Amino acid sequence: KRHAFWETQPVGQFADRGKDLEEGPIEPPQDVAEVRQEPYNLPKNFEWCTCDLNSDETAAEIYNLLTTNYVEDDENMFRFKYSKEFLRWALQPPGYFTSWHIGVRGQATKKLVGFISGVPAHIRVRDKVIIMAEINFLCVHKKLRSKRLAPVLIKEVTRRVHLENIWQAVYTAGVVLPTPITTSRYWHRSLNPKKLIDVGFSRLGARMTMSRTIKLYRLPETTVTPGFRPMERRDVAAVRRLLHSYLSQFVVAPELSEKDVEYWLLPIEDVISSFVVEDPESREITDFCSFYTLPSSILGNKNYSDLKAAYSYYNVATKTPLLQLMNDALIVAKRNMYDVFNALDIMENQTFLKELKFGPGDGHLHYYLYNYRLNAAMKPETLGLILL
Ligand SMILES: COc1cccc(CC(=N)NC(=O)c2cccnc2OC2CCNCC2)c1
Repeated sequence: KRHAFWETQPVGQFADRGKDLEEGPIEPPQDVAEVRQEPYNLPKNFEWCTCDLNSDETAAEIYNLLTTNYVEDDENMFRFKYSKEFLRWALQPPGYFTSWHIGVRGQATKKLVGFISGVPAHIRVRDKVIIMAEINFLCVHKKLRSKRLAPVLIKEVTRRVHLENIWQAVYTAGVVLPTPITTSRYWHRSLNPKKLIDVGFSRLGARMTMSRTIKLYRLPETTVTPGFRPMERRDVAAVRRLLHSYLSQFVVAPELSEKDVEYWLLPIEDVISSFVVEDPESREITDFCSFYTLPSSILGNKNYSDLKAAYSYYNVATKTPLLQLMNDALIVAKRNMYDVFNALDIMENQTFLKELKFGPGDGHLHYYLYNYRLNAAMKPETLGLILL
């Protein structure tokens, strides 16, 4: 039975499409005292564990589980390879709960075989700001698939989110579940076309030679915008103002405090890269761009083991044309040996994707809300939220 689990959950149901139901929470909040106190039952010989990412050993166990068992592309040629430092950054934002970093171990072996995580975030939906859990990194070991472990992991993280008196969540998936609030398409900009073709990420265009392809994607060594430089702590207040104002145009977007901006956007090598444009005259911060670093394992190529990929994060252009700002981001990524620069067709990205020579990817990323009904699916350009 398709979606047997999701038809039991407070999410938009396919059967409800077209009905003019009230927009908002599907179930009312409960009294925290009424929330189930004990963890859900796991299959025999498995046990829950709460994962402390500050323990190097535990962080390494999560890194190893994801590196060998997490999301692959549709043709199983690549697998996300989040670094330990990235996982610590992604999972320990201001206000995080260690109890939302949930593992499953074999009782006998104590081997980590399953994981799911949540972090708290203030998300605005139209004119309402709601504290939600951002759910991510759901992973079941390849050898334990179809044991129905994923529904139990989802119910357990939901229970622990409820214990913190939080009743909504947001998550993404490459698969269609009941019911996407929007479906975005991903696009890729080649930076190292020779390697991308060698590993099968891209194909040589029709009537294209390799040398012509290398020339097509060539980028200058230096950025073109005067005042373009890495973001620093002293820029946090200005970047927060830029970002808060920019995101207010979207239907769904995060509400970021200065602490949030400091945490999510100050550069961390090989994790998050961010840049500001400081007007040389006025010294004002007029623009901002950022991308995060998410390599992938290349499965079964004799020459390469890893794909170095940059993922477009939040970008705000108020004086510099967005096209020029993003081209500077490509130039920096290329200079730092990234092989490819990825972006979703959300926010205003469609205004630069084709012109900057991004090509459409072969898949979609669907966005979901838990326990919050939106009446109609949104266009991806009205979405202002990036999940890692
Ligand atoms: C190239 O290596 C891959 C390894 C695994 C999966 C995919 C395809 C894919 N599923 N890509 C995306 O989901 C994607 C494409 C562009 C931008 N963000 C993305 O996903 C982000 C956001 C959701 N969590 C994963 C990272 C590619």
